[in-house]
Amino acid sequence: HMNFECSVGLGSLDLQQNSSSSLWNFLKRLTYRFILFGFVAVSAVRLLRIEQGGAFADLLSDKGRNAMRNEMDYVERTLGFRTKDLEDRDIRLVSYIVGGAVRWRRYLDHLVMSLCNEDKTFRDMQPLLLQILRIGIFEIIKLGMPPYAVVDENVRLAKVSLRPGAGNMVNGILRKLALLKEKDFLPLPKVEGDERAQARALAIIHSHPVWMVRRWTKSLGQEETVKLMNWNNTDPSFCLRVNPQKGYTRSDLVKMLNDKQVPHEVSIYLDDFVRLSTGLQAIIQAGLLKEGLCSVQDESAGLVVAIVDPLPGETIIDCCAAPGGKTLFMASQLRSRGTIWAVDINRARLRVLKETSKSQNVEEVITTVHADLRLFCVNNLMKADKVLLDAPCSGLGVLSKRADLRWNRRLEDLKQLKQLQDELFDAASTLVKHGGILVYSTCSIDPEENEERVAAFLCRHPEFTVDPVHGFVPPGFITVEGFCKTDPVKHTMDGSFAARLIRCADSCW
Ligand SMILES: C[S@@+](CC[C@H](N)C(=O)[O-])C[C@H]1O[C@@H](n2cnc3c(N)ncnc32)[C@H](O)[C@@H]1O
Repeated sequence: HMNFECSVGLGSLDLQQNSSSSLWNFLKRLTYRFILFGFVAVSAVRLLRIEQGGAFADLLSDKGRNAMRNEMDYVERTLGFRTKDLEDRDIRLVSYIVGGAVRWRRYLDHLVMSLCNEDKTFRDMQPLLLQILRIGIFEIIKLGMPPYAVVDENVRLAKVSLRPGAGNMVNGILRKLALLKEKDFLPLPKVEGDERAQARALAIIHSHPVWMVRRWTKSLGQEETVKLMNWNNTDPSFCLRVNPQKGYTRSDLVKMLNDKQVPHEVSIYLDDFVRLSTGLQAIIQAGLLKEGLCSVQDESAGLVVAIVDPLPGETIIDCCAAPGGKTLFMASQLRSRGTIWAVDINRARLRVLKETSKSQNVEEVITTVHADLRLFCVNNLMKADKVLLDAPCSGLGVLSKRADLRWNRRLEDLKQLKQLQDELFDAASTLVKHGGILVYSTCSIDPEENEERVAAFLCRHPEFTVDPVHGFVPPGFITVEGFCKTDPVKHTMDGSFAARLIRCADSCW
């Protein structure tokens, strides 16, 4: 049956040359609806959308089916034909291929460029053709898929969605690549020459921006930088946090994971957390997230909450709260007693927080405030026991989870972010009562966004001192200055930073 569909598809390719375009389009739509390159076509269109600034939406989310329908409409509008609907397994493959092709973009483009006969061919390449090649190379090199199948599928897609010549080009490049891979002779640069040349080579081999490689090499050394890039390129793993406010315990979750045969490990750092490397789909389908029994939350975020140490009855201000990961965890620890003011400038993300707080049964202790923290502080006389500033940052600690982030960050962004972080830090400090606690955190591993921001803050605010985080988190995370730092390579979790500061109890400050 499948061969028949393929051969119908291939047969109709020949028609293209001899028929009028409307007849061709009609036949194309009729025929290609059924042929097999659904997931490559969907992946290619998704990659185009991402590059044009479209959402990096996850088809595996709860709204997966709706998202899939929209996705198929995009495919039809972009390619001029509709592919067959995808099964759940295909959807997972699309997400995997798209994530991989985004993450490995620099590496893949280097190979495409090296295998083109002229530089100009690469420079002038149609965007869709480039995506088809990136996907093909990713499948052959990184997924180890059989080259003949990849060549067949990607050539057909290029022919039908572009033109026969494009198919020939895909054929030539992918075949050459497969041959070079077999001989272990891929055209990759050697790590040699001066510091800049080495960084350029490493940036291609490990698919990162050159500025990141140079920055990390300076602070961490080359060996650690390579380890970090390898981590960023691994498939992300996830953690689930159970929600005791719904009466759901870690043992309940572990039992459910065992029943569904989802491989997992309980967190050795945090009581309510369980680590998963795969199987998130089963959790979504079982409705655990929707019903508020669990949330997806990295242990690094959980450690920040452990440092805030929310206690029942306290007033806490979460200054940059949305979409609410830490607010909701803190709220569950208040055991229905106390208040969290969840402030954020982003209304849509705050709405998500509010909705989730209902499903997690913690809404009674949360009040959302839509405001720029800097203005909120000017007009507000409120003082809290504890204030969390989970500052907007570069996200350099979460590159394994956010495949596209490395390409969206520029060195110049760090400068702007630093200024914003300082302003928010100053604003947040005005909300802390005498003797109260201010926690500054980021999901960055960059000292300029972390230790340096705290040092600068302490110079401006002698009324605050460092309250070392001993006793709040395990010793392996604590720096000599008493801050908490998670290291993706060492701790196999997202990179993050948190400092706990205490405001002098003396009211003369
Ligand atoms: C790192 S995210 C916070 C993540 C959140 N704490 C969590 O655990 O889910 C930073 C947040 O800061 C917010 N933000 C940025 N500038 C802000 C400002 N001037 N005032 C208030 N919130 C701001 C962003 O909208 C974003 O939601």
